[in-house]
Amino acid sequence: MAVTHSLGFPRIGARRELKQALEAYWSGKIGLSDLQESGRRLRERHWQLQGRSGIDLVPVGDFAYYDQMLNMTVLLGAVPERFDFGEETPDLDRYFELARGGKHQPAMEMTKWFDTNYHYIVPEFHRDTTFRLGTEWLFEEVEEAAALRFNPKPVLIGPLTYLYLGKAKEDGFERLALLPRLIPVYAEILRRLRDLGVVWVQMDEPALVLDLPPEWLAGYREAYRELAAAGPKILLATYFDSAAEQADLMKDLPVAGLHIDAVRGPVQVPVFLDSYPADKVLSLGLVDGRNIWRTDLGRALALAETARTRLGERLWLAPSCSLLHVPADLESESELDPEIRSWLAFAVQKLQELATVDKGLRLGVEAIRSELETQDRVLGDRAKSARVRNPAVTARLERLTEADYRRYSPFSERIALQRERLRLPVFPTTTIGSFPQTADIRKARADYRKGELNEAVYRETMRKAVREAIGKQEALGLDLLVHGEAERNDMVEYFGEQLEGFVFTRYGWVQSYGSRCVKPPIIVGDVSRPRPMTVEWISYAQRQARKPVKGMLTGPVTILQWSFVRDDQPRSATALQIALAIRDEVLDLEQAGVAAIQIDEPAIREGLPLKRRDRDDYLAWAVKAFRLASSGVADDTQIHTHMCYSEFADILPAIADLDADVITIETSRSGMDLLTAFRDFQYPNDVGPGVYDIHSPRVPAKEEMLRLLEKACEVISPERLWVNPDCGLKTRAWPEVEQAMAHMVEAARTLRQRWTSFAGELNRSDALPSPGHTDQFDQGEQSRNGAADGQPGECFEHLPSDEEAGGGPCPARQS
Ligand SMILES: CN1c2c(nc(N)[nH]c2=O)NC[C@@H]1CNc1ccc(C(=O)N[C@@H](CCC(=O)N[C@@H](CCC(=O)N[C@@H](CCC(=O)O)C(=O)O)C(=O)O)C(=O)O)cc1
Ligand SMILES: N[C@@H](CCS)C(=O)O
Ligand SMILES: [Zn+2]
Repeated sequence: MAVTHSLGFPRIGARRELKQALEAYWSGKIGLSDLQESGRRLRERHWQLQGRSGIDLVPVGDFAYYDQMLNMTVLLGAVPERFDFGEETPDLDRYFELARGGKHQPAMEMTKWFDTNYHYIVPEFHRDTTFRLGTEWLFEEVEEAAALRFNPKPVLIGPLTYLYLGKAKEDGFERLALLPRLIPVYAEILRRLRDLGVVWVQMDEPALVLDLPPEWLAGYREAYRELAAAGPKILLATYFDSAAEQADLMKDLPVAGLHIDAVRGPVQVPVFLDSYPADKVLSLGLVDGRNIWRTDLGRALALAETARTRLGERLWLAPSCSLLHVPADLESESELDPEIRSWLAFAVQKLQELATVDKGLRLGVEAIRSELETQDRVLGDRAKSARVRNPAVTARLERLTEADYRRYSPFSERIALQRERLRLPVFPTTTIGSFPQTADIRKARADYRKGELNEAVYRETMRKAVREAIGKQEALGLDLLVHGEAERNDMVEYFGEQLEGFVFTRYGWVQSYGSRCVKPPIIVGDVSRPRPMTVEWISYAQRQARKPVKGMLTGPVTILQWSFVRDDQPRSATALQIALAIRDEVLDLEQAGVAAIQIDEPAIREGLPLKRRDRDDYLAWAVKAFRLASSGVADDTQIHTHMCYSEFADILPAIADLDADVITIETSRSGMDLLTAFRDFQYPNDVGPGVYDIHSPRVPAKEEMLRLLEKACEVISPERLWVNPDCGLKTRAWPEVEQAMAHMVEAARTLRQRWTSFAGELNRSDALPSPGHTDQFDQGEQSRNGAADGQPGECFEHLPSDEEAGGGPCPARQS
């Protein structure tokens, strides 16, 4: 009999109970003990669900009030000193301060967990960082599970992955140097777990699927030699890709077992099975923890049988990775079309599938005959379903030519025409798209969905939100406006609901970060756009505004990445189909007179394959998809893109290849670090580095934003610099947003004044806007049109031109 286990379960709750509890606690509506009771109940329910699905070993430590990496940071006593907590182990309030920022300190950085849409809190390391046993939470949860008579398997992020995913906060030091200080604390944790009677500990080391440098690989030997001696048996888990390159190393480590992902890395299975050490179990991740399609049980059973002939009782069965990345339970989806529902499996169903494979292994294939027959019928139906193929989409893709992927003229020509049309001041201010999703807006959407609000009232509520957003932006003095995205539940789901080829769920929530969740739509068939999706809202917003309003779309790669994607054709093919649909929308927006259109691609980096060898291919089709979506417009239509939540330095050439006229990009949390890469790469087009960390309720002062902009000016030519927040403002409240935007506009104005007086000192009136123009849009303060026409004059002779590398000195500070 194979041991079945789960690497982790969705912690947010099938009805997002943890989200409700967290937000109630943060807003003072419930107390700490209520929050802790919600956490306890969720853990118990999740262990029960897993146990009832037939799982032998349940994970403990996969629960977190915010993030599992942050849990490791507080468990390892590695709280950044800047929070000034002293020697005290952080309580939950302090834990939240690390995640969300405090009165005096910005939050710790957050970034994508490998190629998923989950965000972890990035550990901060200094040369003198020390570690010590911190919070007791893990040990308490182990006792909790044991008291409920579950067989607990604590889950820890392993030391190498923990260090690798952290960030060195000072130059000239390598975080691997901290390993000798880290290992003893891990050993102490393991000893504590042993003392609690724990037999197996899962050490997640997904960093092993990356292209790790040799010194990091050597670190595994050093760490696990010591940890193996500390007590419980270690199951070292890799996932998200193949670890075949490290098979020899992993087999050689003194751990009691390995877990590998047989879904994302099927090629590694024979590599691991070959000469597999007799003293280790091998856990095969047979059920896809990253997607929602039913498992091909026949195939999974065949693979398990092959493995069992080699391993016997040493074969374990599991999902490919933690089930954090899929929704909890398909049972809730009573509104989903039954045909499509029959194709799917969420977390609970996936564990049941695993139990079925285990039963087939134990009792023989006949014992699961009826499950296999149902399975074959469902897979056959799906392959033949009319919902899957649309010949018109295929035909349209076949007709595309090279010209469909290219703008008409180069950026230097386009930008001059766009500046002429938009008449924005130098250092133009803009926002990323969304404004606060107020309780009223959310309630109207919920009531409309439930049929309790008629369409006319619903639309008027949304129009009112648009009018208010425009009014506030004009009052604040922002330059390029947005409609605020009030009508959108989510930047991907909203489009998924309107595109053919997609279906969406009612409760298919997946945690994105902290209390925030997303409901990824499911791509079941060929994608097309039956009708315009956003034109009416943007046109309405433009009619309310004296300044230009940006069209706001989500790009094809992000829609792909943040949806559950069909597994019956390459991702690249689906991306191009989505791109065509977005292109249709872009052209309709242009036709409606929209002068600037933003196509968000925050997920382009996240989609980058984990192995370097796969990256060029991905980037080639991802760039192609964006260009297909964006290239049909005239030269004077300005295409913006926006990126956030990831480290973009390593894909800058591809970002430049997108050929967007303007990119707004998250940079404030990392203090503008990213911009050095923009300078070194000589990024050619306009850039808006974020100056406001929108993840924190903290409102940065004008001076703070100004300092960031000054830093940006050192690396980006001022005439190519935009001023904007890091990302959309939907998660914030209006009072914070208005204050922060006021500070941002003031910061931009200060820069403009310096710029003006700088130009004035040099007596160059042509740096100022030509008076009395009668453009479609009101002209804001000092127009970019004179000074920033791509022909740098002597007035800013020490400022680099668009053609020169990087940026230049900021207009000098005035004392
Ligand atoms: C930019 N980000 C996004 C990512 N992925 C996406 N798919 N979308 C993104 O925007 N990845 C990277 C980042 C992650 N950032 C965020 C930021 C914010 C959220 C967020 O706020 N999520 C919401 C849920 C959004 C949503 O779908 N809302 C719907 C449904 C609301 C709802 O719960 N309705 C209740 C009733 C509510 C009521 O008031 O009565 C119900 O239906 O029962 C909507 O607004 O219509 C969240 O709350 O977590 C996510 C990722
Ligand atoms: N336009 C979106 C981008 C988020 S990445 C927003 O503003 O929320
Ligand atoms: Zn963003």
